[in-house]
Amino acid sequence: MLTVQNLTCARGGVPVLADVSFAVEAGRTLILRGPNGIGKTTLLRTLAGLQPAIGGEVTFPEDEGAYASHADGIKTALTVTENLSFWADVHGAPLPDGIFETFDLADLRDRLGGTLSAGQKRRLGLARLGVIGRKVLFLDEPTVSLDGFSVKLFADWLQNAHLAAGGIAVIATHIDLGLDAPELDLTPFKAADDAGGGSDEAFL
Ligand SMILES: Nc1ncnc2c1ncn2[C@@H]1O[C@H](COP(=O)(O)OP(=O)(O)OP(=O)(O)O)[C@@H](O)[C@H]1O
Repeated sequence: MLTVQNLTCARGGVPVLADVSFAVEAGRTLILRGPNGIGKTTLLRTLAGLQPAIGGEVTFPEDEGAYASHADGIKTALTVTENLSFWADVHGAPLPDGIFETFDLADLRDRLGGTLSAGQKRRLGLARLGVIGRKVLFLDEPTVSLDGFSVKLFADWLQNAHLAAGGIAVIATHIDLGLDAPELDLTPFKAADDAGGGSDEAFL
C-alpha cells in the first residue's frame, strides 16, 4: 500500500503542488495527469524520496521504491545482456525468465547499449524495472520514444507481471496506456503562485 497525505513539494524552493493526498493498493496503478509544468516530475521524485517534501507524508514498504525518469539510465559501453545483468547483480537477483522476450530484446542481447535506437534504449530501460524486483514504481513518461507495439509490451508486463505480483505503479503519462487505472489530475493541487521563481538542479 502506498499512502500520500497532504504532500507539498517544491522545485528551487518554490512550492509546486500542495496538499496532495491519495492511496494506491497493492496490484493497482495510479495515472498522474496534468499540463506541462504542473509538477508531475517533482511529485514523482518527492514520492520516491529523491528530494525532500515541504510538508506531508509518504508511506510505502521500506526499500521497495524505484523511480524511472525520462532518461533511460542505460550503460552505453555494456551490451544489453550486461546492462540487465549489472542491475540484477546490484539487487542480488537472477535475471527473470523471459525478460529479453518480454521487452522484445532477444535479438539485441549482444548489442552495445550505446548503439540502440531511442525506442530500443527505452525498452532496455524499462526491462531494468523487471529485473530489480522493486514493488513500488514511480514512472515518469515511461513510454517516450516507444511505438504502439512497444507501449503494449510495457503495459502487458506491468499488468501481467508487476501488478499481478502485488506491485504498485504511479505513472505520469500524456498517452493512454490501455490500463484499467484511475487517473489523478494534479491541476487542482497547483500551489499558489510565487513570483520568486527560484532555480534548482535540472533533471533529465
Ligand atoms: N531546474 C529547475 N529549477 C526551478 N524550477 C524548475 C526546474 N525544473 C522545473 N522547474 C519548474 O517546476 C515546475 C514543475 O516542473 P515539473 O518538471 O515537475 O513538471 P511536469 O508536470 O513534470 O512537466 P512536463 O509535463 O513538462 O514534464 C515547473 O513550473 C517548472 O518550470
